[in-house]
Amino acid sequence: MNEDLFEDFLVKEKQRELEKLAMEEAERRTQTEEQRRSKEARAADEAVRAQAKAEIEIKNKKLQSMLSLARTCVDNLWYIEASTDTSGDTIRLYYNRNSRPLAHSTEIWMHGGYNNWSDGLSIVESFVKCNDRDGDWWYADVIPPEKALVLDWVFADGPAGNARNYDNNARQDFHAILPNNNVTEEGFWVQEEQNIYTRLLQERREKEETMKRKAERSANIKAEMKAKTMRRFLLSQKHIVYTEPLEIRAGTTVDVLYNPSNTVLNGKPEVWFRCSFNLWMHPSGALPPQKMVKSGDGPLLKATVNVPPDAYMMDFVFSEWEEDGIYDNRNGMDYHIPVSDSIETENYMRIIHIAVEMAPVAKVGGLGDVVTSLSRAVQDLGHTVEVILPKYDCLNQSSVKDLHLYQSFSWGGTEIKVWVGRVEDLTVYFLEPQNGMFGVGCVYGRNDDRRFGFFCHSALEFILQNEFSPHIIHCHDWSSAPVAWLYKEHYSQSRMASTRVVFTIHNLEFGAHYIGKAMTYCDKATTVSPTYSRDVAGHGAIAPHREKFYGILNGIDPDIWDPYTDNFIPVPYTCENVVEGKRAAKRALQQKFGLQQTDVPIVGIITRLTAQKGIHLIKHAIHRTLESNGQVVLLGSAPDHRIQGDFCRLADALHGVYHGRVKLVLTYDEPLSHLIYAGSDFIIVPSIFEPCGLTQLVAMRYGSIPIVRKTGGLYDTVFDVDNDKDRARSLGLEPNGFSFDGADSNGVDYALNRAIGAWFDARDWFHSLCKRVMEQDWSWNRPALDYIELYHAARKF
Ligand SMILES: Nc1ncnc2c1ncn2[C@@H]1O[C@H](COP(=O)(O)OP(=O)(O)O[C@H]2O[C@H](CO)[C@@H](O)[C@H](O)[C@H]2O)[C@@H](O)[C@H]1O
Repeated sequence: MNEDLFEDFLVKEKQRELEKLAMEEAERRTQTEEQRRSKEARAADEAVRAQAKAEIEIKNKKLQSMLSLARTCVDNLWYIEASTDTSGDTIRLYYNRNSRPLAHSTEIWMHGGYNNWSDGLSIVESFVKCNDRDGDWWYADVIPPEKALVLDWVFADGPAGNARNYDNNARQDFHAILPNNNVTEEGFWVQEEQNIYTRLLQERREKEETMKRKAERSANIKAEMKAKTMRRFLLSQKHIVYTEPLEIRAGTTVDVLYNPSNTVLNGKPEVWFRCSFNLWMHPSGALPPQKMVKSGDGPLLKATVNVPPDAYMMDFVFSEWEEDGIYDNRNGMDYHIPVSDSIETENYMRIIHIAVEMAPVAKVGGLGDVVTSLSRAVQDLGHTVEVILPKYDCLNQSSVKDLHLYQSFSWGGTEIKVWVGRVEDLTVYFLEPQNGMFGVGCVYGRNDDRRFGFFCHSALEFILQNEFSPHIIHCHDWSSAPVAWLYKEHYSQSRMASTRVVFTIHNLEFGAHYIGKAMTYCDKATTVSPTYSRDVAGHGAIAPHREKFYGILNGIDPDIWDPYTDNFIPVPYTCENVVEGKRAAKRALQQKFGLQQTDVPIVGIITRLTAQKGIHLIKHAIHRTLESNGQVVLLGSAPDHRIQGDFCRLADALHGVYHGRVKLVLTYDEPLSHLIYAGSDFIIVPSIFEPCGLTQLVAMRYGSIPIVRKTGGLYDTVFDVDNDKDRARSLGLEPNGFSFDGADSNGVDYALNRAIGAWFDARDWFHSLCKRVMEQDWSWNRPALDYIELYHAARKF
């Protein structure tokens, strides 16, 4: 075996080993999942039994008190004897109506039930006069149900629904202990409990069935959306490159059509096409460069490619000459188009996020959402994704499944306990240094540089000691920025030498020094929208590293934010019943906060109250909405106690002046945020700067219309209905909201007045807009593929 072949052999061996590990891990996970499910089923069964017992206890108590009132007869008023006319269980009930309220009625009827009316009115009989006795005696034959211990009844002058006068024993009703009943009291209760258990079990099954159907429907909607998004993406590149047919299948031939006039190759006499498959890793290597030929009269050039049956991705770049020259390689990322029906699956990667926030266990803001949702999206594409997080004492442990001690190691002068659990279906390792560093009651705010520096280093040490050898370590913002340089300084020559570090900037406002340092050491860096990446490209921390810096839009998790399966809103809805669903949510929101239930728009605001979010514009928007007859619900909390105090005073003043029309809730409340997203007509986000912004995306998922300031990711995701039609269409979208420039009240007024005006004057159009925004895909469907490409690109170094 020559050296190259041996190298190749080693790489393949390693790959096989990793795949084996992945399979073992998957197997282990399936088993754990099975165990979890059967444990859950057992627990649910026990809960149903306990509920049945509790119901029986209540019933028993009531019946016991009834039994103490029940008699076998009352002298000269009523008595029971076994029926002589009929066989078996029939009894005959006698009634002397003399001096009773029905003394003068023409008919006598019994309206009865049993066991303290447990089945309601279930026995109705008409009485016959006894002609052979003193007094005014009447009788009827009654067949009490088998499980009856007590017979309950009143007398009336007609059948049920047709009686006017009653003898109800002075409102006590009549209660008879039944003679010769063939059930013992104990047997009766055992049977009753079993009946209740069966009913509850049935109810639970039906509920599960409904949930399953809902989940299936939701999955179908998501799959359709995903396919639509992919098509839209392919079409959106059409002005540069597209294929015929548009969707590529393995084992077929496609034409690649390229328009150099929109790229760096504009005006070049020749264009060469270089192609391979499976992220340039296909066993047959890259195809020989192919000179593109003219297609039609326009600027389009064409190359024809045979796609092998084991291709799952087609990769290509364009160049000026056969060898070298200028390249159009999509800014270093190359062009990639997924191929369907391949007999091969994509190479799996292992990715570990090291982060200090993660929704919903330790979420402070959007970073926490992204760590969870990006990880889930990449995991859904078949990769292994894990997260390492500090084990804060303030961790929301109810959202962690199967939390247990994983191991313990000594490092940095202390023992570090490592816990493992599942959060939103992701494996998460929680590091708990025994020096109490993360037992201070908060995520941020206590000597954070030192704590998080220590955390980053110990996370790397944990990965090394366990030989996890991830392909990618992904770190976030200043708080886990140290991972980038600690890795390069201490671990790049270790057993994890092949790992690459990807760093994401969620907000350059904090810790720019750390961010700059991480930019130097990481292999690839991203920020959370293309526009923000351009906004900050000149910043000192970023400018020197622009060649490895990309803007990839955030997505939201369509399962976590789903009005069709959301437990915090009253009526589940999709884009098909958006009007009805939102109406119910709006009513619930108004009820919750004592807002008037009038036909007016609600503007919602959900935000951290910091300068970034445009505090003066938020205040102005509240006033402007109220002046325009709208209602406002704000959910926000300020890390700065002066701002918090300021808003508390504002809340007091507004709740007084605009009573029943405005509510400011100045806390962090995740469940409430769901109801506000669903119940509002508009969500306003007037940020001064916004790297991406998630609230406008969640708003759209719930059919609420975003009103935003045109900055960063807000600009990339919200397209003004009046001003951005072309910009939206160039991306294959329809306009979806209202936006404004400038950072003063005029800007807010410009957008808000149009929005509220449309709500009052063009309701049908407004409703169609709600439906339209719900149909747009702001999930990770597209951005997750960009991250995977980026991970692969990082590994190419
Ligand atoms: N009082 C409250 N109660 C309940 N929930 C609340 C809340 N206040 C805010 N939230 C929730 O927190 C999240 C905030 O998302 P943003 O995108 O506004 O993030 P943030 O500015 O924190 O993060 C940074 O990181 C994210 C992620 O990259 C970027 O999108 C963003 O531009 C950048 O500033 C949303 O899920 C929102 O619903």
